[in-house]
Amino acid sequence: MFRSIKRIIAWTGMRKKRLYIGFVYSFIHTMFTAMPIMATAYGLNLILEDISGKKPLASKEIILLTIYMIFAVLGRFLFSYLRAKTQESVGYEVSAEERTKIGNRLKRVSLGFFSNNNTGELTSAVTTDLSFIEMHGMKMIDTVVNGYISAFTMVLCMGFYNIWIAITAVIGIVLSAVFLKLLGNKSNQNAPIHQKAQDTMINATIEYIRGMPVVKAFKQEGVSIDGIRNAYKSSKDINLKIEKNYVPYNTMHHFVLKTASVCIIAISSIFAIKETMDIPTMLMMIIFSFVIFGNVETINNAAHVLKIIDATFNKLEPIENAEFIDYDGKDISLNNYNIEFQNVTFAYNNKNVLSNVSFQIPQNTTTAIVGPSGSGKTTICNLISRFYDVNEGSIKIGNVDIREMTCDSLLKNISMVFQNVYLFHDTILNNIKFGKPEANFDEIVETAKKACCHEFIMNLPQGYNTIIGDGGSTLSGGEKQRISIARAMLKDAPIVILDEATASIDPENEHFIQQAISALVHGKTIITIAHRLATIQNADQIIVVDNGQIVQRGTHMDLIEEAGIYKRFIEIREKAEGWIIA
Ligand SMILES: Nc1ncnc2c1ncn2[C@@H]1O[C@H](COP(=O)(O)OP(=O)(O)OP(=O)(O)O)[C@@H](O)[C@H]1O
Repeated sequence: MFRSIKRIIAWTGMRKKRLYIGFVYSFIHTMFTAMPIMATAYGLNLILEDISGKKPLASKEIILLTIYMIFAVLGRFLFSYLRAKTQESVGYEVSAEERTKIGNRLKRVSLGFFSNNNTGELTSAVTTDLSFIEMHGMKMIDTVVNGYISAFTMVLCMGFYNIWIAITAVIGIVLSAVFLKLLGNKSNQNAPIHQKAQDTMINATIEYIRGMPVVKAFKQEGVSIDGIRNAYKSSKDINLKIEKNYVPYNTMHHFVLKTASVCIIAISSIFAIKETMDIPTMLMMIIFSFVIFGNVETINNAAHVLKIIDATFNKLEPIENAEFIDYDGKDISLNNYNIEFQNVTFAYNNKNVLSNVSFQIPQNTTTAIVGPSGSGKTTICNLISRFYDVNEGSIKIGNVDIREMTCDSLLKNISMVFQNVYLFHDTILNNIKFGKPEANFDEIVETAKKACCHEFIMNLPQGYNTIIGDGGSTLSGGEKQRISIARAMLKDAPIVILDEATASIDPENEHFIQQAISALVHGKTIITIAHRLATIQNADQIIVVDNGQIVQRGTHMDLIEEAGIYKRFIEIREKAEGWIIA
C-alpha cells in the first residue's frame, strides 16, 4: 500500500512539495481535533472539583475554556481547508500535463505502436484510467497518509497521559494494517483483471458505435451485439467476484479496530477503578477511543483503489516510455525533393511486406504506383512519411536519409490525401487549418475555392464554422475528400502523396475532386496510388508493385508494350471505366 502511495507521490513530480506541506497541515489539523477532547477532560475535572467542594469553578476559567474550544474548532477548520487546498488540485494539474505529454509522445511513435496497443486500451489509459488517478490519487493520499498521521498524533496525545493505552492503540493500528496488507495482496491479483474487463468493455463499446450502420442493417442480431453483451456481463461478474473476495479482510480490519477501542475503554476503566487514573482522564480516553480509529477504519477502502491506481500506472508506463521514432532526428531543411528507395525491405511485425525495393522519383514529377490489392503500395507511401522505419536499406529525400530527420522536419515537406478521409470533430475552418494553423481566414477561403469546397461550405448552416460530426460523419464522401484536399493544399508542401479513391463517387463529385487534385499537385513532386486510367497514363513514371517487389517500371507507353501485370491491369481498368484505347 505504501509502495502505491510512494508511486502517487513520485507521479506528482515537482508538485510533491505541496503534498508534504499538506501532511504538515494534516498533523496540525489533528492536534486541533485533539484539543477539544483534552479541554473537555479539563473542564470535567473543574466541574468535579467544584461539586466535591475542593475548588469552586471560577467564571474566568469557563470563559477561557470556551475561548480555547472556539480557537480549537476554528484552527481545525482552517487547517482542514488549507490541507485540501494544497493537496487536492495536484491530481488534476498533473493529469492535465500527463495527457498533453502522452499526446505529444504518441505523435512521435511509430504507427506500429497503435497496432500493438489496441485503440481501446490506449483510449481507456488516457481517459478513464488517468481520470481514475486524477480523482482518487489525492483522496488516497488523504485517506492513507493523513489517516495514519491523524491516528498517530492522537496516540501521542494519549501517550502523554497513559503509555499503556497508547500501546493498546498502536497494537490495534498495527494488527489492522496486517489485514490491510492481506487485502492489498488480494487486490494486487484483482486489479489487472478488473482493468482488463474495463478495457474489453470500452473496446466492445467503441466497436459497437463504429459499426452501428452494420448493426442496424443486421437488425441488431449480429456478432457485435453479443460481443458488447458479453463484455458488460463479464465486467459485472468480475466486479461482484472482487467485492466478495474482499469481505473477510474488510470484516477483520474493522473487527480489530473495534476490539482495540473496547480494550482502551476497558483499560481506562480499570485504571480509574484502581485510582491510578482520574475520572476526567478516563472519560477523555473513552472519547479518544471513539475518534482515534475513525480515519484508519476508512483505509480499507483505499487498499483496493490503490491497487487499481498501481495497475493504471503499470499500464501507462509503456505509453510514457514508448520510443520516439525520431529520437536521434535533427531538424534538417532539404535542398531538393528527389526521393530514392535503396534496397528497402520492410515487415509489419514478422510479416514481410516489401523486399529489396529500389527506385527513384525525381522532384517535380508524378509517379503512379499500381499493383494488386495487398501488394504493398500503401506501405511504400507510409515509409516515405516515416510512419514506420525500414528494416533494411534506406529512403532518401534530397539525398538525406529520412532517419536522420525529426518527423516534424520531414513531414513539413509532405502533404497526404488518404482514401479514407478522417476529419476531426471540429469546425470546417479548423479542419482545413490543420494543414497550416497560422493561416488567416482569407487564405482558407481562397484554398477552399481552389479545392471546390467553398460553395458547399457556404450552403451549410454555419458556413466555415459548421461543426463536422465525428470522423466527418455529417458530410458526403466526396465533400470529405475535397476538404481533405483543401487541408493538404493549404499546407503547400513540395511533396504530395495521394491515395486515389477506389470507391465509386458520382460523376459530379468526381469532376470536382479531379479539379481539386489538379490544383493541389501543380508544380509538386507527386506519388499517387493510382486507380484511374487518366492518372496512370499521365504519370511521368509508373511503378508496378506485386507481392512486395517492383516488377515493372517506366512510362505508360513503355509498359503497355510489355507482357505483364501492367498490361493486364490496364485492360481490366479499361473494361471497368468503359474505355477503348485505339
Ligand atoms: N498495420 C499493418 N500491420 C500488419 N500488416 C499490415 C498492416 N498494414 C498492411 N499490412 C499488410 O501488408 C500488406 C501490404 O499492405 P498495403 O496496405 O501496403 O497494400 P496495398 O497494395 O496498399 O493494398 P490495397 O490496394 O488493398 O490498399 C498486406 O498483406 C496487408 O495485409
